[in-house]
Amino acid sequence: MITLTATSANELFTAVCGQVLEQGHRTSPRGQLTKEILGAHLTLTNPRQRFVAVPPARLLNPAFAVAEVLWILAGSDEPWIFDFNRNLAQYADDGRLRGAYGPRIRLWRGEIDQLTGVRELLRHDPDSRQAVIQLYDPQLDTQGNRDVPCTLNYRFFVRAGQLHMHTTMRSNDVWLGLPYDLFAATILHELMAGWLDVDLGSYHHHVDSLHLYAHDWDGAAEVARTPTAASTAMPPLVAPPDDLTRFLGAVIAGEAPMDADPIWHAMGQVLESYRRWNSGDRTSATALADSLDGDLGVHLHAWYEHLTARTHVTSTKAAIR
Ligand SMILES: O=c1ccn([C@H]2C[C@H](O)[C@@H](COP(=O)(O)O)O2)c(=O)[nH]1
Repeated sequence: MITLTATSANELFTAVCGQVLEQGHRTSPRGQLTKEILGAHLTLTNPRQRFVAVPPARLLNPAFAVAEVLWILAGSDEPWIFDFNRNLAQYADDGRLRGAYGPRIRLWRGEIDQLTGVRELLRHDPDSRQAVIQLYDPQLDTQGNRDVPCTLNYRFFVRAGQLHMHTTMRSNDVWLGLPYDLFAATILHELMAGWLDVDLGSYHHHVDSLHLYAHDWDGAAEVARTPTAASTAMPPLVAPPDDLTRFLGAVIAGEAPMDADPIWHAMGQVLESYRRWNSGDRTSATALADSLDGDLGVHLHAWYEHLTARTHVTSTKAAIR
């Protein structure tokens, strides 16, 4: 059991790396060795300080972080997400991720938009204890699909004018999963706070199996040794209109107007930049990243440098062979 509280995602991630390495027990689900802590309560007191970057040990792809949360909130399970993270395709059955969170959130059993449900419930009874978004569905998730949701559900509480959010995950990979899961959940948290017009409270991340795979132990040790800089806070997210689906469609297409919604606009531009990068237009991808206000552009630039260095190392190794 561990309990950790930090202001920012960077500090939380660094502390978690150290604790799981030190205290984790060896276990090998599917034959893959991990160190695991059973039972973790991680608290982020400023959910806007959501982006993990511990150079050079661990860099995140901000385009994937942004794409994933927009994909989830838009209710999508469409394969365009693979353009932002090719590794995800291995978890797909028939080209689709069966555990995709979006359709479960926005159209549970083809009927219920849980996001709208929570918003309306808390608008009518802010003290409610019933504001739950459920993800794990035994009817779908015991069929032997490759992708079974790791997040069981999200809960929301308005107390003393602040919205607090709790997430429970049955399983969380510290290295690959946790940083992106924190990013996505805290955007959902802030979006709901904006809709309810209350302040952003604490974000609580409860995990049953919090683990590190053996191939990430060295990286995690390097993170744990690196002096931790707090993640900077993203600027406040403008509350989107109630008609979220249409709005997010415009953001994803890069058509959200800058003057109305600078942060959502920037998120659309991050996706656009990464599409240019993938299509080979690296100069214009980098120029667009550099033109963005705020840290997302800085992180995207760092990611492009990381990709370039990785390509260089790979091609040098190939030439030596
Ligand atoms: O949002 C997610 C989705 C998956 N995983 C990780 C946790 C596990 O390492 C692996 C899923 O394997 P099982 O828990 O289903 O065995 O993916 C996460 O960390 N976060």
